[in-house]
Amino acid sequence: MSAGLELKDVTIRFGGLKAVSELSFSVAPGELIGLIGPNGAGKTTVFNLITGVYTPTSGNIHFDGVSVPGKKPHEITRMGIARTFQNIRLFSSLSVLDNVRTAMMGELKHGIVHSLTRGPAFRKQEALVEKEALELLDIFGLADARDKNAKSMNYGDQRRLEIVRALATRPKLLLLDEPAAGMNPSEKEDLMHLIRFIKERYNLAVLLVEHDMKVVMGICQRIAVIEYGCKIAEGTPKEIQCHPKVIEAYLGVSVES
Ligand SMILES: Nc1ncnc2c1ncn2[C@@H]1O[C@H](COP(=O)(O)OP(=O)(O)OP(=O)(O)O)[C@@H](O)[C@H]1O
Repeated sequence: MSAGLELKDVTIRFGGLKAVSELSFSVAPGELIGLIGPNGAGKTTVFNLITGVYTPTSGNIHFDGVSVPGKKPHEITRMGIARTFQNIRLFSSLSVLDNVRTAMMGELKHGIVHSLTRGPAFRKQEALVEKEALELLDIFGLADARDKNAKSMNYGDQRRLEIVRALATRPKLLLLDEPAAGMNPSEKEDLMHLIRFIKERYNLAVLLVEHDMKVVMGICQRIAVIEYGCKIAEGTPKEIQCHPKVIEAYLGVSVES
C-alpha cells in the first residue's frame, strides 16, 4: 500500500442513486490534484467519503496505508486529513483567533484537571497554541483581524480563515471544496499563490474541488474528472483541456473563462 491517499473502486449509493461509482484515484504526498466535474457529479460526496461523513457501499479508501472507512471524522483528522467546506463553516460568534484556537484543540495534551486548575502546564500549552495560531493568521494576512468577529469579515477573508482552521490541525492532506467560490478575480489570483505557498511550506498534499477552471488549470499538477459519479478522464491540465469526453461533459465553454 503506497503513502498518501488511495481510492480503489469506491461506490456509494443513496437509495437508487449511485452518487459515486467505482471511483479510483490517488494523491501522493506533496501532490496538488484537482477533482472536477459538472454540478452534481459527486465531488463533495467524494470529500464526505474521504473524511468519514459517509461510508462507501463498496470499495476501499486508504491513507498512508491505513483503511479509512468506518473511522469517525475526528479520527480521520488525527490521521492527517483536513478539509474546508463549500458553505463556509466558522464559529460565527467567536473571534478570528478563537476560531483557529478551537481548531487546534485536538492537539492539546492537557487533561481535565489541568484545564480546571489552569496550572503552569495548561498555561504553557495555551501560550503555545496562541503563538502558533497567530503565526498562521500572519501568513494568511489575517493577524490584524485576530479580535474581529469571524462573521464580520468579508467573504474572501472568511474563506481564508477556513483554510487556516484546516491547517491548524496540522494535516498531511488538505481537501479544499470550492475555495474560490464567491471570490473576485484578484482574490482568486491571491488564492492560487496561497495554495501553492502552503503546499510548499507545510509539505502538504492538496485535493482541490473547484469550478473555476482558471484556478484549477493554473495550479493543479494532475486532474481527475468525474461525471455522474464515474471518472471519465485523468491527466495533466493540458491533457484534460483537450480530452473529448471532458469537453463534451464539462469544459467546452468554461475553460476560456
Ligand atoms: N446524503 C445524500 N442523500 C441523497 N443523495 C445525495 C446525498 N449526498 C449527495 N447526494 C446526491 O449525490 C449526487 C452528487 O452530489 P454532490 O454534492 O457530491 O455533487 P457535486 O459534484 O459536489 O456538486 P456541486 O458541484 O453542485 O457542488 C447528487 O445527485 C446529490 O443530490
